[in-house]
Amino acid sequence: MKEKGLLIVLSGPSGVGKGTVRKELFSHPNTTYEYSISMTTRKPREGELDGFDYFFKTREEFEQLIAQDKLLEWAEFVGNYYGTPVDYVRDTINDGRDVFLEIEVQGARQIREKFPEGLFIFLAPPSLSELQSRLVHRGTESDSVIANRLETARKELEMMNLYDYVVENDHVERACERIHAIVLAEHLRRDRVEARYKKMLEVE
Ligand SMILES: Nc1ncnc2c1ncn2[C@@H]1O[C@H](COP(=O)(O)OP(=O)(O)OP(=O)(O)O)[C@@H](O)[C@H]1O
Ligand SMILES: Nc1nc2c(ncn2[C@@H]2O[C@H](COP(=O)(O)O)[C@@H](O)[C@H]2O)c(=O)[nH]1
Repeated sequence: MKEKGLLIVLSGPSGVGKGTVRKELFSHPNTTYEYSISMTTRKPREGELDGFDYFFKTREEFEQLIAQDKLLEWAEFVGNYYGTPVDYVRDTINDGRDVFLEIEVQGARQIREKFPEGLFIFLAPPSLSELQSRLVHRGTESDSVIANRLETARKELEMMNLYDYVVENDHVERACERIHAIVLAEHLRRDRVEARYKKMLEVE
């Protein structure tokens, strides 16, 4: 039987740099993970494309996807729905390819329950003031939305200990190197466990 791919979940508070780190990871031609494009009811930001950055949906469409069980996880984050398409994730993993999710912490928690064999990485900011500064300088949200995201971030940071790894995003390239190293180590660990298991079966 084909060996399954790894489900890699990158999560962390809004503004920590998840999207920046993910784009940097995927800009390297030797990156072998597949990025799962999420569904959202958020309006596209300038330059964002449907089917590339997100699949943009109306609330009615999104609620229909929930009712039809088409989402592996979903969450309402600061007034908008976000969710991961289940078919894409299942088919890609079953095909032996690694899937990379970049999602907020409520969704990561749901996946931990449904898919405990996933690899869960929390991207942490160097400090709360740096987080605030990143959100402000990104310039994509109003002051009230930024305040809301920062308030949410305080609670999200408390969830850090539920993850397999915490990676500090002090420098984007350094954070990417750490993530690559974690994924590689996890593959090696799983290969060793698999080989050991097969050997045990041969002996018996
Ligand atoms: N290591 C870093 N050092 C300095 N600035 C950074 C770093 N990583 C990301 N940034 C900047 O921080 C801002 C927020 O980054 P980004 O949009 O990637 O965060 P995010 O976690 O994906 O946010 P959200 O969850 O709201 O989508 C951006 O302006 C980005 O350029
Ligand atoms: N639970 C999920 N969270 C998701 C998903 N896709 C993105 N996100 C996260 O939502 C927030 C806000 O994103 P933004 O693009 O509006 O800034 C951020 O933390 C994303 O990582 C998803 O499918 N499920």
